[in-house]
Amino acid sequence: MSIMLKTHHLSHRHDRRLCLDHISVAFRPGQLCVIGGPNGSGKSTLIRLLSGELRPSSGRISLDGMDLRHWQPLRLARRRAVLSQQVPNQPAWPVHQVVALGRSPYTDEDTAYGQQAIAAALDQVGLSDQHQAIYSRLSGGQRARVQFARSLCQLHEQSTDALCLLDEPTASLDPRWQHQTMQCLKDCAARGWTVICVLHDLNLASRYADRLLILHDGDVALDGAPEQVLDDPRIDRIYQLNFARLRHDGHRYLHAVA
Ligand SMILES: Nc1ncnc2c1ncn2[C@@H]1O[C@H](COP(=O)(O)OP(=O)(O)OP(=O)(O)O)[C@@H](O)[C@H]1O
Repeated sequence: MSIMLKTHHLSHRHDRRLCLDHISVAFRPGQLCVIGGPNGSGKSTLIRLLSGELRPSSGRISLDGMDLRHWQPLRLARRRAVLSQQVPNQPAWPVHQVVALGRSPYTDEDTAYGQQAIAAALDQVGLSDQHQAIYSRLSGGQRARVQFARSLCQLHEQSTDALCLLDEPTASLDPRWQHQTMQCLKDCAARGWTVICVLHDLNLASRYADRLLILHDGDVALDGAPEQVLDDPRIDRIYQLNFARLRHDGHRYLHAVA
């Protein structure tokens, strides 16, 4: 399968402090790649660089072989969606209007497809019956689901080469919606999309990811199939925890024991 998104010796400094150090990784279409790692290891910085929100201090990122900086913004917005870590405090709009922000790169909000995309995204996050509810009055987890719906409807359902970048999409969700969200991302990857998702929950990663990449001190410490990564004793050192390793239903699960 061809490589779509690639970093080339990517480094980034925040206020002169090196946060990512010469990272060269390639992300394949059709894969759900989870990025893990301790707090401050550079995960959000990497997502923000991959989205084009931040410019690398050195090195570059290519999408379909072309430097990300050279992508025309509207073309990029139709190709990739980003869900950032901070859930925005949008004004007192109805939920469907917040989700419709995902259709901004298009001119079809009022067309049948635009309306259908918004309705399908709301259905995907279980909020169809709340489409008229006022966003600012929803709970934190419900708002996170609305934002997930917004990013889903930004990408055409029939697309086979979309790119989806998500920073901790499950952080405020209850267990059911954590699993629903990960299953939805897995389904997106099955359509050929490149899905890159930051998660702290290694067990969710184990259950759903095709690939697990662990950042540590701004570097790629481990990268591979989830089971292979989770079985690596370096995981315990990176998180400074002792993990018991369990197996259930063909997946590896970690349980912190000290
Ligand atoms: N806007 C900023 N200005 C200065 N330093 C920053 C900024 N954003 C991040 N950093 C620093 O860069 C490093 C990496 O931060 P980043 O947010 O990428 O980590 P992370 O792995 O996503 O962490 P977390 O798991 O806590 O979300 C940290 O040391 C952080 O203090």
